[in-house]
Amino acid sequence: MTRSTLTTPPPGAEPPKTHPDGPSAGGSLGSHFSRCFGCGDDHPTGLHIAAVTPDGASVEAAFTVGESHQGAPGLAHGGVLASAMDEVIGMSIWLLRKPYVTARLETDYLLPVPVGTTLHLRAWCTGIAGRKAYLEAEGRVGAPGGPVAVRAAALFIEVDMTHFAEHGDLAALQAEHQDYEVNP
Ligand SMILES: CCCCCCCCCCCC(=O)SCCNC(=O)CCNC(=O)[C@H](O)C(C)(C)COP(=O)(O)OP(=O)(O)OC[C@H]1O[C@@H](n2cnc3c(N)ncnc32)[C@H](O)[C@@H]1OP(=O)(O)O
Repeated sequence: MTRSTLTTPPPGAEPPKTHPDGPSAGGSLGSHFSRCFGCGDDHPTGLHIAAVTPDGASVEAAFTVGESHQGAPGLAHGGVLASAMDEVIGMSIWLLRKPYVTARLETDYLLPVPVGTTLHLRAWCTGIAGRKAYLEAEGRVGAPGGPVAVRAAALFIEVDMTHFAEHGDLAALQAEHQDYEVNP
């Protein structure tokens, strides 16, 4: 992975501690928002990524490139592949049950990915330092042990839920996250 210092954990960064309310090993993660481009069931042309965690700390998912994901004819759009990386990385940090957003996402494209290809995705956290989480992901062609087509490294920043309420759609947030209160 060609990765900058901005996505490399600094000395002393701690590995994340799993959250007691997170899914246990083998559990499904579910979608955080039904209209999310990455994981929402109700998004008409989204990626519909559904992930499991093999160990409570990392995530695995499969994503099949469709007609609506093309850039060059017959090939996946690079931005769509970056979205898939962003989504599984976001899912892996949501295992900690704290809200984070992407601050920086670095992507290496190693192989072209034709429409119809199933990419086997994996994401994991390499360290936490204060509000900063350092994460990596990869997408392998055809099987979990297949050749790597895309790799990513990311810096995510912890926010609080008011980030989504103030900058996003408060009603939609409250409809799908009933435990969210404006004035807790
Ligand atoms: C609803 C369901 C819930 C769950 C919701 C789950 C959703 C998951 C969806 C997938 C993830 C996404 O796509 S999220 C969508 C895409 N991302 C975004 O929209 C984020 C837009 N950016 C922002 O809102 C902001 O810039 C933040 C929150 C990232 C940072 O702002 P801030 O809170 O004011 O913090 P700030 O002081 O600027 O930065 C804190 C530290 O991080 C460093 N830092 C900040 N940005 C960067 C950067 N790009 N590259 C390097 N370093 C950076 C700073 O230097 C600083 O380091 P130091 O001085 O402390 O050393």
